[in-house]
Amino acid sequence: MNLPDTTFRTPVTLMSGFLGSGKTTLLNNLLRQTHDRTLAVIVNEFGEVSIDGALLRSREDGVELFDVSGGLLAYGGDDDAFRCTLRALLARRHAFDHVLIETSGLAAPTAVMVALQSPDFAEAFTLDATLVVVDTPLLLEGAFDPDGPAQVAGAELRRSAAQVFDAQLEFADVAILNKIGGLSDAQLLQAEADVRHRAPRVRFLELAHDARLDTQLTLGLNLHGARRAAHHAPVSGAPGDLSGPLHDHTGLDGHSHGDLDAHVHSLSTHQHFHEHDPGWQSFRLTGAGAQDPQALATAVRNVARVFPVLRVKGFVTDAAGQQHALQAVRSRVDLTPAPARADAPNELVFIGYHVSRKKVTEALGRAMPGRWE
Ligand SMILES: Nc1nc2c(ncn2[C@@H]2O[C@H](COP(=O)(O)OP(=O)(O)OP(=O)(O)O)[C@@H](O)[C@H]2O)c(=O)[nH]1
Repeated sequence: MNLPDTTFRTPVTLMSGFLGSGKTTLLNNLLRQTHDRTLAVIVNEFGEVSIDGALLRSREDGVELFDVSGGLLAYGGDDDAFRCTLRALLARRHAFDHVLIETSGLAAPTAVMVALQSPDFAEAFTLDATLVVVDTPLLLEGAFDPDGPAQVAGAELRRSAAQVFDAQLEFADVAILNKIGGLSDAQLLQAEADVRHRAPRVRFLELAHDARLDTQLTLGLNLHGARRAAHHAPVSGAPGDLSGPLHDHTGLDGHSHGDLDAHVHSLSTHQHFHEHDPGWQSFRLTGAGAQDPQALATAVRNVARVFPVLRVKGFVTDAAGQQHALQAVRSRVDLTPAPARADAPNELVFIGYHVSRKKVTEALGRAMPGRWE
């Protein structure tokens, strides 16, 4: 008779990264490579509605999605939505090979790491690795420097963004430099030096071209202690020798290094980043009638230039009935065709720092013929 394996602990990969750094895009690309795995994916968004869930939901079989929107993962104590979701997973954990958690762009991974170590979950789950996705062009522009160049954003916003960014990096095992298309080797070296300077305990640095990374470099790393290895093969053959380079894309010096011991994170010796700066706010606006996506993209770009709005995402339908995903990271706006969602409203979620919903609504109202409110 086959008894259930009670010693196996399900690996959990945590993915964090500042607002708009590319977490969902990277996750989507990872999911496309993991057909041999059954994955549970927990997505947490800062806003009251989940846009990422809809972006991920187009995924194929073998993935079960748990959407935890509104708030920050694991910050709410024993009964928060994250722990409830993890308890639900616990009951069925043998149905999954791996758990992936995308935290909100304003959360540090520490709260989830602490929750995973709690007696409720420590026997069932093991942290595989904490990844942090970095918006490399923004890093190079100084967007995460507390005293960086003056932008639309004020000094307080810059300080708070830098604090969140550093808290995410501090506990990362793997930093993923994303959005690197068009950057020179010198810029990549600069970004690498910045990350190493800010977070000396990061173990590995990886370059993601268009938010793509091999699963070998992201899943099955087992960086936080032993677990029974034979239960499942590592995802797509994870590296056996972690003291060697994980990846060497370009010959740039130091995209990995082997001094693992120096990087073992001890949560108990670090201050947890539990305090959420209440200056960060989000709100959702809906628009009536068919939309002109290009005009809306221009309006959103102008809003992000004038107001302290760092992230906008949502869906709109044009006059021909085609749905579009609109995504803005600061004033860079992307429009992409989106799968139709029945009876879906035109909706945009705005995330900003001390941002006035009223002023943003008025600005959109002036720019767009239909009502946004
Ligand atoms: N050019 C470029 N754009 C990218 C890349 N990765 C992501 N993006 C774009 O950046 C925007 C934000 O990407 P997401 O994957 O939604 O970022 P996120 O980190 O999940 O965002 P939040 O969950 O809101 O914090 C989207 O418009 C993506 O298409 C990349 O490597 N290159």
